[in-house]
Amino acid sequence: TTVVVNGTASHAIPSTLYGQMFEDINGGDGGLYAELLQNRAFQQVTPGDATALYAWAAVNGGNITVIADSDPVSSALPNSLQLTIPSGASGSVGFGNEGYYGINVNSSWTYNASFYYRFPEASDFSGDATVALQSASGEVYASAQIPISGSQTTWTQVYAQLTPSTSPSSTANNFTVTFNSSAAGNTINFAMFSLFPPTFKNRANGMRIDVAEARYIALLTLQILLMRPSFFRLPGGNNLEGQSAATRWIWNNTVGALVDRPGRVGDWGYINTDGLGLLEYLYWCEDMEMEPFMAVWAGYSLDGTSLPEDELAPYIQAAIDQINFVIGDPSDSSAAALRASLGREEPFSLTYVEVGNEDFFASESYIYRWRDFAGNLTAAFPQLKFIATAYPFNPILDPTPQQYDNHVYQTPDWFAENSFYYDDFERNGTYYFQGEYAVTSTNASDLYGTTADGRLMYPTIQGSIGEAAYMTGFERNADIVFAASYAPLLMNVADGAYQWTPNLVEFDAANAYKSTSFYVQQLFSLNRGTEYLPSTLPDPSGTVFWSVTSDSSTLAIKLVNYANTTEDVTFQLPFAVSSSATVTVLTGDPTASNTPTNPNLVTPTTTAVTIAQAFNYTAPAYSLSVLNIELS
Ligand SMILES: O=S(=O)(O)O[C@H]1C[C@H](O)[C@@H](O)[C@@H]1CO
Repeated sequence: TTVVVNGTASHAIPSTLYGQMFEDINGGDGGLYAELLQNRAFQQVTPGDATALYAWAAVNGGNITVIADSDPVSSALPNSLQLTIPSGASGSVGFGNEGYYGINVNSSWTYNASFYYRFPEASDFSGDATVALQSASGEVYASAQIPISGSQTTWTQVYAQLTPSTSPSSTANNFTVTFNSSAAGNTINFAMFSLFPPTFKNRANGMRIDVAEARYIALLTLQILLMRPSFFRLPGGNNLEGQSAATRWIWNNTVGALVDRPGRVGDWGYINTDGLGLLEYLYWCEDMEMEPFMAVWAGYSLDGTSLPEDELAPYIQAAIDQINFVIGDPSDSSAAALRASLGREEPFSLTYVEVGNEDFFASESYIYRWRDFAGNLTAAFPQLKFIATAYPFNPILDPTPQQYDNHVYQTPDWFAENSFYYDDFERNGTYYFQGEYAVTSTNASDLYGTTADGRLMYPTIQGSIGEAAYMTGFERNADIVFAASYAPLLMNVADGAYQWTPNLVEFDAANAYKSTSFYVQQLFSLNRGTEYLPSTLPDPSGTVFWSVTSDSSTLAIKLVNYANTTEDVTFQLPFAVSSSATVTVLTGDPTASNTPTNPNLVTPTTTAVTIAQAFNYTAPAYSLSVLNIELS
């Protein structure tokens, strides 16, 4: 193969080209969001139902149940945990929480614990609650005393800090609240527990540093190789939509004091605390230097119902308020004033707003839903760009969308065979966001089945290199492709903790694991350049693909070999280059995956290469090579 590179750029590489898609699937709660206690506020559960106590268990005979409190801690949190300490009890009696499939006890961290309590009946009890971090077998790693008074018949919030004495290797640990025998016979109501480790940039109610660190390290420590996502799509994906209109994501239920957030039954089979809410997302984007690509609910829910046109007005107003919460002026918008009251006077940065999600499932109603949402939102916010989620121009929409969000989940071969997907798109002023894409299966007739039917549990080299082939098409077509993000982003690998595979970053209570696709995303994102240099076109139905971009000082050649044999490539560059270059290669057995048990099976390697204005390079089988060439 010979690649002749043109010295004149054909188009810019948009700054937003590579970013992240996020929603609470497999691990917003218990993942990126740093709260360590699962079911911390008994949101959306049925009191008295055994499942209402999920993640909680009695300790030493504490009698616990979830009640609909006659005097709830807030209207958003009607349920409380009621503890009765049996008379005659001895030892430490109470209850504990198992966390999100474990709790990482780290002696270098200080944990902030809190809960609300009240005595439903006044009592003369005066003593301590002991909060602790302990192993499943009862070894106490940290404990603190919180004074509790039986005269406290109204809700009060109490706090404690926990600093473990050691860092056990196991994450099978519990957070416990116990009382000694002096409390025997007492009944106490509890609400809104919380246990936070240190958070990313120490933001209150913030992100877990290690998962964030996996990306934070991606951003800071390994700058050379790791990802700088330029945008963050939120809050979904399916998790925006609700299984019904009533359970859709409601922005104003996700802001304000945690005790005022009702949570919701998410779209992935578990209850979302909404502790990771709109304001947390916006601070996260700002801290990570990402633009929020924010979605508004657009009248369609996953049960397949679309609201009729004459019922849309309140939801259009809700979308206007949501956008004003982000960018409005506090002096003329109550939503913006709410933002200011929560400590953020200044607007956030926002350019793109997505109207719905995957509305190709409801194209007919999207005709009027898009017309009314995009029509009114464009009038209210002419400076914003609105993204449509039906298939491009099918159906014809008015106002004409300037942006569409395309999604594709396919096989490795499909991605390698479709790297020219955007080459034939009409250049008519429309821009495209590849908002979701991933290899999900090796079985073209069962893309979403079980692993026995070809579904990937983790990305594989074959899949990741297929994705890389497809991504070369994003850069060749970056005159119309303005953004792209692999989906989904995160996966808690504990049994029962995930709903979708594969994912970009896996994690458990103590670690984050980078998949082979994570490395592909990093390598493209960190070497995206600022302009595209045209070159000999690859054979669309071949197995070798490339993309050449440059910034002021460097030429980046991304070379993808999707074959199981090496590929010799001759490059003819348009100008003299210094002879020193580096090549970073991701390659391995096509079925190889990085897994929690073998997290670094396949990682990129960087070596020096000698090159000239014309040079040969041999691409390994199933490989992505990124050549970084200093322009002399
Ligand atoms: O079942 S799917 O529609 O394939 O779900 C996909 C598409 C949806 O936008 C996202 O939430 C999800 C996984 O990333």
